[in-house]
Parts: sequence; C-alpha cells; structure tokens
Amino acid sequence: MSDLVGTGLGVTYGDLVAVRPLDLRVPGGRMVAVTGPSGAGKSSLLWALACALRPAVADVTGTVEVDGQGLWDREDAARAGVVLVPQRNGLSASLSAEESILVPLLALGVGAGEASARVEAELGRVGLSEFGRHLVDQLSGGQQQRVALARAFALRPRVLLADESTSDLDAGNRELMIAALREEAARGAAVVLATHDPEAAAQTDAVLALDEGAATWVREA
Ligand SMILES: Nc1ncnc2c1ncn2[C@@H]1O[C@H](COP(=O)(O)OP(=O)(O)OP(=O)(O)O)[C@@H](O)[C@H]1O
Repeated sequence: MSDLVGTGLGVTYGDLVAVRPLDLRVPGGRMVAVTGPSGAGKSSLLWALACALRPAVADVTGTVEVDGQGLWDREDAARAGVVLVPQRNGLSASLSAEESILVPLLALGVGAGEASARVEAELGRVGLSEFGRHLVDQLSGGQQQRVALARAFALRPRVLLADESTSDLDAGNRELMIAALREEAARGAAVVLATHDPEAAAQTDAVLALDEGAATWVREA
C-alpha cells in the first residue's frame, strides 16, 4: 500500500493563484476524486502532485511525499511510481496503441516477454484487444483515453493521477474504466481522478472539491 501526502501544496502562474495551499492524503487502496468547474485548478493540483510543473511555468509551494519519502522533481516522482495520465492523454500520434504501452515499459527495463504480456492484458482490460495495431491517430478520443489508461496500468503505478480520463467515454466504458481504476486501488495504489462528472465522482472513496483554487472536502475517506 502506498501513501500519497501533499502538504501546503499550492500552485500559482505569475499573479494567478490556481491552487491555494492545501493538505491532501490519499492512502494506498483509496480512490479520491478532485472535482470543480473548468479552471478550478484540478489539472494544476494533479501536475503538482506529480512534480511535473516546471519552475519556468509555475510556482509550486509545499511538499509531496510517497510513503514518507519527499519528491523534488519529475524523476523522483517517476522513481517512486507516480504515474500521471494527462488530460489530453499524452500519447504520441505516430505510435500504435500497442507501442504506446510497450515503449515506456521497455524504457523502464521491463523484459520483452513480460512487457508484451502486460500490453496484451491491459489492452484487453480496457476493451481494445482488437485495436492494438491501430495508430493512436486512427483512434477516437475515447479510445485514446482508454489506451492512455492501459499504458498507466501497465506501469503498475504506486500513485495513479488520472486527469479527466473518463470525460470522452460513453456510460458503459466509463463504468469499465472506473472499475479498472478501483482495481488499481485494490492492488494498493493511491488513485486520484480529476473529473467534472458527478457520476464518476460518486464512485470514489472521497471527494475534494476545488473552486477557484480553494479546496473543500465534500466527502472524506
Ligand atoms: N501554464 C499556465 N499558465 C498560466 N495559467 C495557467 C496555466 N495552466 C493553467 N492556468 C490557469 O490556472 C487555472 C487553473 O487551471 P487548471 O487547468 O488547473 O484547471 P482545471 O480545473 O483543470 O480546468 P479544466 O476542467 O478546464 O481542465 C485557470 O485559470 C487556468 O487558466
């Protein structure tokens, strides 16, 4: 079980306060939703938790820890098993669905046989077994979201930060993906889902609502 703790975490872009300093704890095994209207600061919070906001882009205050270990930059976060699924999915248009999942695994040193098995299993889990050879560009927005989730699952994250990862999905696929996110939590990951969707948020263990960067727990774990 992996514990994600943000303390005094805040994000500003120049004069604009995107996230007012907040404390957040997501124990392994739990799934927390971050909700709020467009521009409320959801993506900024997830990027700050992933230590992925470069100082040239944003000022980030506070600290992020995974299992008591402080994270200082993106490399630290990656080493600690923090995986961010960005809002626009972060996939390369010129890779196939299979390659999108395989390449990061090989880069991490996962053996070829194990990596191929994970690709097959995760594409199946998101219902895209038939689409492995399709280029990302040839997939719908919702299919791309599912490939991005499959890629994240294949990395066996200790902390999974999913930014609007169900926003382009029909109800059936949304339920499938939320079930898969819950399985990741059951495996021991700390899962955070940023979402506009009240039905998705209702299926999480706790809800942190952001409004103009100010956070309120509307349902606490
Ligand atoms: N790189 C940036 N530079 C300057 N301002 C930014 C930057 N990124 C985000 N912002 C601003 O920070 C605020 C929070 O944006 P953020 O993307 O975190 O909100 P959000 O809740 O994720 O929105 P959405 O639901 O539309 O994705 C907004 O006012 C946005 O315009």
